Amino acid sequence: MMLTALGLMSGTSLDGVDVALIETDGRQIKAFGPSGYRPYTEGERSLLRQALTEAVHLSQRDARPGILRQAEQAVTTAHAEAVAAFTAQHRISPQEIDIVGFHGQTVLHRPERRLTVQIGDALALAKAIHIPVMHDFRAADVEAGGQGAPFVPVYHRALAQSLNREGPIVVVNIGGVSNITYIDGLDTLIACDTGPGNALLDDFMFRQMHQPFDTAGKFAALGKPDEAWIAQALKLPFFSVPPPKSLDRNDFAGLKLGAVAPADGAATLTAFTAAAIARVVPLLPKRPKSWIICGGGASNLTLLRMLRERLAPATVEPAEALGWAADAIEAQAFGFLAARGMKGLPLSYPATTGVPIPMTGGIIARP
Ligand SMILES: Nc1ncnc2c1ncn2[C@@H]1O[C@H](COP(=O)(O)OP(=O)(O)OP(=O)(O)O)[C@@H](O)[C@H]1O
Ligand SMILES: CC(=O)N[C@H]1[C@@H]2OC[C@@H](O2)[C@@H](O)[C@@H]1O[C@H](C)C(=O)O
Repeated sequence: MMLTALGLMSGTSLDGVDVALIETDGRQIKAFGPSGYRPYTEGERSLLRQALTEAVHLSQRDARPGILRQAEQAVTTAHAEAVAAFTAQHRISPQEIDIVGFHGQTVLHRPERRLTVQIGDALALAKAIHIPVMHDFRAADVEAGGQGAPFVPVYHRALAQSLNREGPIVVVNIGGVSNITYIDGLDTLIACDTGPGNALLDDFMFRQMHQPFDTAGKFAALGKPDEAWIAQALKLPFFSVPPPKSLDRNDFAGLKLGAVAPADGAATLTAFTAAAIARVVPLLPKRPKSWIICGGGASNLTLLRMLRERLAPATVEPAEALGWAADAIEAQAFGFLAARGMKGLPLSYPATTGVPIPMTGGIIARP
């Protein structure tokens, strides 16, 4: 049975809520609907930044001490507003949507402690939008000993199937953190986080230039990467661990650049993201033939250039070039995952998250 699913994603970049409609049976994509975006206000962003700082002390995924309660309410309200604006703009009634896939906002990810925390009140959201809401996608995986991330690989596989292209293909999502899905034919699906995405660069741009990000990578294009710094950073144990593996947004926040010219700093952090993605190649079964880049990082032209340099002779294409809606892919993915969850299909596999057996997941909150 085909379902109309609305996916909602608030990623580690803390930039806003992505919304996308998709029609799917959880296996194939029948049709893409429209997509939308509701940016966080400056106030909401700073609240989320504080929530991330406080969340490091959490030991239970349901606890909301201190500012986390307020941050959770802000996340829920922003998502309810995002859905209301989206359905009004596209004249869609709640009855037309079978399920909402609500990722929430990750504030802490510590799979080694069997802990991953996404804030957002699914029941309050379901009541506000009058649609059943699936949430807590990562919980069952982490409880079973998996990494709890990445979860978009099953959706990347569905997208890649429509390409009819010779593998191996890698789909890269460059959000706050970067993650890859390696697809070779119908049977091979391998995934992991690779290292930083935009988060280190965004935080640097915020501190140094009072800008939320480096638009189109123009600032980094003015600088020169410090290759010795990058080589040193790549010696961290995470980079030599084979997939599956995952990261918390702030796992590399302790890396310091020292006193560098701002443009050189931006160039170094951009090149670090590219180098960390390329570092995964020797950990994969075969050399990928083509790389498809999605997520906000696909809009960073300096990052794309650096990826091409480091991944040659493989091809590197932004997802938009294939007609995929690069910025909506994660939201579509959580709509797709909600449809899979409704049908009890696996969301994660031993080779995508390290879970012992293929695992379904998600919990439904009804209005
Ligand atoms: N025009 C642009 N030029 C350069 N970078 C951009 C542009 N637009 C977005 N970005 C980058 O992409 C980021 C947002 O990416 P995206 O929305 O994929 O992240 P996310 O969904 O929060 O992350 P995650 O995949 O980690 O959950 C921004 O913070 C910024 O760094
Ligand atoms: C715990 C968590 O929220 N992880 C995110 C984060 O952002 C990118 C990367 O790290 C990925 O592992 C994951 O998001 C995507 C949507 C995923 O689960 O596939």
